[in-house]
Amino acid sequence: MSATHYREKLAQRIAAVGSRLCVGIDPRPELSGGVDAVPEFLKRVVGETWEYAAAFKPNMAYFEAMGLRGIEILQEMLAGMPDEVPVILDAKRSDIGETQKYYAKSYFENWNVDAVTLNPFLGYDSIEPFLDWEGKGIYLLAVTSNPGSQDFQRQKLADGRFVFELVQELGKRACQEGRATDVGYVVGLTNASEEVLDRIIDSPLLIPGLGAQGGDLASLQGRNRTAPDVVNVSRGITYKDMDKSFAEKAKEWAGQLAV
Ligand SMILES: O=c1ccn([C@@H]2O[C@H](COP(=O)(O)O)[C@@H](O)[C@H]2O)c(=O)[nH]1
Repeated sequence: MSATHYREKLAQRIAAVGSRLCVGIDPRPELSGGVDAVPEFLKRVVGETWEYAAAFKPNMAYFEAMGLRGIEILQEMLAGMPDEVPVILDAKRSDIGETQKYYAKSYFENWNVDAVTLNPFLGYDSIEPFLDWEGKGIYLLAVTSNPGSQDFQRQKLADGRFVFELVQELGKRACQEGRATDVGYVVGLTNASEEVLDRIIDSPLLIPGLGAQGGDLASLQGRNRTAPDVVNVSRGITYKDMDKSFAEKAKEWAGQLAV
C-alpha cells in the first residue's frame, strides 16, 4: 500500500471493503480453550474476518494478561496480519515524554502497527514522541464509552467548552505544527450524544461501544463527516452467537456499517 498518511491508508481500506467495521481482537483464554489454544483462535478470527475489516484493533490488556506468552502471541499475530488492513493497537498509553519515546519505538518501529490509542491526560509533551512518524496515527481518548466519561471528559469548563474539547486542541496543535503523525480521537458510541458529536472535529474517529456495550448507530447518522471513522466491534464478533462463524458475524456488522 503506497499511501503516505495513516488516514489515507485507512480511507482506502474503508473504500475497498465498503464498510467502517473495525474488528476488535480481545482474546479471553478462559473462553477460548486456554492460552495454548489462543494462537489458533486468533488465526481463525483474523483469517475469517479480514475481508470485511476496515481495521483490526487488538487491545494490549488481553495479551498482557497472558504474561510473556501473551506478548509472543500478539507479536506472532501482528506479523501474520494482512498488509492491507490497518492495525490499531489499543494501548491507551500515557507517561512523561521521555518514557513515551520508548512506547512509540516499541509500537511503531518494533511492532510496526499503523496506529495506537493514547491517554492524553499528561498533556501535549506526553504525546509528542508519537507525532513524528510518517504514515502512523494516534487516537487520543476524548469521550470514552464507559459511564465514567462523565467524571472528567464531559465536564464543562468555565468558558462553556467541554474537557474533551481540550483534547482536540492537542490534535489541532500537532496539525498546525505540521507533524507527520495523523491524530484522531476515541469517541464511545454509548456516549455519542448530539451535544458531544456537534463538538467533535472532522478528524478520524475510533468509535467503540457497538455490540456488547449496546451503543446505537442511529446517533451517528446525518453527520457530514469526511474523516475515515471506524466503528469497533469486539465481543460481538468473537464471543457472541457462537453457532455462527466469525466470518458471518463480521459480514453482518460490516453491512450495518456500510459506506
Ligand atoms: O472508550 C473506549 C475505549 C476503548 N474501548 C475498547 O474497545 C473494545 C470494546 O470491546 P466490545 O467487546 O466490543 O465491547 C475493548 O477492547 C475496550 O477496551 C472501549 O470499549 N471504550
